[in-house]
Amino acid sequence: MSRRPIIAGNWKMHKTIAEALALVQEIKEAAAGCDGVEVAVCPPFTALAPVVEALRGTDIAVGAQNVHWEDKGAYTGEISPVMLRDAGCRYVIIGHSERRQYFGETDENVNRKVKAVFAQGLTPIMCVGETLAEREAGVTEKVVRTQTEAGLAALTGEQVAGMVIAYEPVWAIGTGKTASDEDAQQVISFIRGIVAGLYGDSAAGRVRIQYGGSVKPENAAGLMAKPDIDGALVGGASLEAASFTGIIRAVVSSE
Ligand SMILES: O=C[C@H](O)COP(=O)(O)O
Repeated sequence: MSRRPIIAGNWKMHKTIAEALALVQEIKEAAAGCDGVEVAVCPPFTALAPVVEALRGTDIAVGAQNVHWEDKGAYTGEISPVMLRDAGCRYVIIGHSERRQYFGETDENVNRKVKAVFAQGLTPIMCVGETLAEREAGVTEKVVRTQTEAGLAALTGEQVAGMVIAYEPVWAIGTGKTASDEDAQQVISFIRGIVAGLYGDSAAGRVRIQYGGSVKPENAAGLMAKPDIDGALVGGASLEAASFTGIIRAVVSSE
């Protein structure tokens, strides 16, 4: 089953609107012709609509970094799936470890958000991954299974097949430490097995599962050459056009 890799840049809390527009202009030029992979950028909320406008007519998709599960209501400071669709988003990152760690994101809320995003025709990028303490305690698979099963609860097989899961070991995020190609492949293959158990082989064969955690141009090709790794969720290296497009080109050439 061939799956088109997706390289998504998670800009986190970086970039003013002017900086965002300058970055996407450079990405647009440098990524032209990289048809073998899907490219997405996930700016902060304030830059979403201008970035969507700047990328109109290109194949580069835009995603948000978080969402509320209700379509509207008295939830001060929150942004709904309806608003993200209105702004022109295609993807929404849900359950990033920074949201779990700093903002109390729970598996239950991740699942609510995944369902709410699907209800608006958007595609979730659902993040799972273990901390260093959990890896050292030998419970990586247990943690990843719990997060994956809870996040995917009560979906349809077609929904799961169409979504993106990002495996991000927390200890590799922003630390410069990358999981080895083999370790990343092993956990991602394990996640695909969980999907197969829940939703069958067809969904498991189609769902795209990214790796995230200190991905750079130098390590992207090795990771992406692994059979179950379908792209990358890139943090720090997505903030500069040269490194982000370097990753895209490395992945295209490894296909
Ligand atoms: O969402 C992206 C990840 O948190 C990875 O961030 P990083 O590439 O800076 O390690």
